[in-house]
Amino acid sequence: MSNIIAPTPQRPGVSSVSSSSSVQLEDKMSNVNISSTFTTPAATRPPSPLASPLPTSPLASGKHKVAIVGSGSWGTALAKIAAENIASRPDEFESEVRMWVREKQVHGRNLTEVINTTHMNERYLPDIKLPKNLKAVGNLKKVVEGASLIVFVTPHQFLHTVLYEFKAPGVITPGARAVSAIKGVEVNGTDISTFASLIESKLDIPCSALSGANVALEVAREQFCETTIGCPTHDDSLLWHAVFNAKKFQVQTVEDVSGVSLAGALKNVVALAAGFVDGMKLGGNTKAAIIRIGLKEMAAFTAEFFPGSQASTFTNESAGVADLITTCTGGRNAKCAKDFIRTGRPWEAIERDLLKGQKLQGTATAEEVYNFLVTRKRTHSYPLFVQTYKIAFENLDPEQLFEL
Ligand SMILES: NC(=O)C1=CN([C@@H]2O[C@H](COP(=O)(O)OP(=O)(O)OC[C@H]3O[C@@H](n4cnc5c(N)ncnc54)[C@H](O)[C@@H]3O)[C@@H](O)[C@H]2O)C=CC1
Ligand SMILES: O=C(CO)COP(=O)(O)O
Repeated sequence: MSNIIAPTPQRPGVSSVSSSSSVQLEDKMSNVNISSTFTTPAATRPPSPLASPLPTSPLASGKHKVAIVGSGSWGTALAKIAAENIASRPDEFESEVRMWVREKQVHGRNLTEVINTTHMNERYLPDIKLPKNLKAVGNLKKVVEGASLIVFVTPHQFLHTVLYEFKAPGVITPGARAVSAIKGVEVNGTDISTFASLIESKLDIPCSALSGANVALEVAREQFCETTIGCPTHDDSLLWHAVFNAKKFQVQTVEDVSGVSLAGALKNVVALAAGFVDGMKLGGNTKAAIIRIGLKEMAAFTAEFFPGSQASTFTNESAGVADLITTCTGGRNAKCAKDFIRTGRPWEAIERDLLKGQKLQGTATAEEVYNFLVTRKRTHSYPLFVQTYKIAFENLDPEQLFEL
């Protein structure tokens, strides 16, 4: 069952040394009691979202207009769901959904033209039919022009370039809202923040976070799954639920933007460790142990550096344990990490050969998280994150993964 939870205000998704240096935790990971360090989730659930009218649109038409910034495998899969949902609600949404496509040549034609004529994204999500009200657009500013709901779904390393384009006054509609489906974190020395909070601060609009056990191709093939959307307000949760909830893509909303964001980012580091296990030809017991230890470090890290987050996001929601399982068993990060152990090739070569234009997210996140822990002098509490980084980047013997 999909659901909406009435959110209450929470701390923004930023942790800086100035805001939390008073909490000089000396505990070892094993001593962290996750359930007691997180806040308790809201106990009440409001009536079914279907019974609630949508919050008013800031557009003159009185309808909402959705834009998708990103058209990789996940961007295209999310655009498909949004465009299908919107087509069935013509009184509340403008029917055309624009999707930003970074222009590429496919068989001598522009990718935008291929998508708009064949209604398929041959480059990143081949063989999946897309709805006709989904329009590929090459100009970034044109995509968000007049949009009231903006979905950010680029690989995380490209977000800054995109946000820079949106800085000019008048590009983003006043009163618009955003959601980030990007998995990663932003680290700046002793500061760490979520991409939702980065989008919020750069564009001055509220930003939710969408994350879950959602391998793009399976979602696009309409295999049943769930996702979690962390929202700053109840109005945001009503709108994003309306945009994305579908019979085969069940949306749960929670009042935990930071927890959802961190779960999505950190599971990519654990997925590398799981791939190392595969590369070493070890079995299910070992993989399960890595998943358990990884989940514990993910939750402890979030509790320590994003103290307004909720433990239940990790234990009860798709963004937590479910995403960790799917990524560690069938994801791109685990696949590339397995190849890394087997071949010893550089990450760039592995990404190029195995992902064919798609982007690896876990290696950059492992590096960012490690550097952050070093500057905060907290490496000793997160041994799995640290050993994973050192195997990936410092030639540490993979057997050291188990020296935790
Ligand atoms: N693919 C999946 O199964 C899932 C991905 N995600 C997350 O969604 C985000 C986007 O991932 P995908 O859609 O899979 O992307 P992808 O891995 O398929 O990457 C291809 C995308 O990157 C863009 N790109 C390549 N070079 C670029 C550049 N220099 N500047 C700007 N854009 C560039 C391409 O135009 C294309 O849109 C990531 O953070 C990922 O972790 C989340 C859930 C599932
Ligand atoms: O986030 C994902 C599934 O939820 C996809 O993970 P990968 O990037 O490892 O394929």
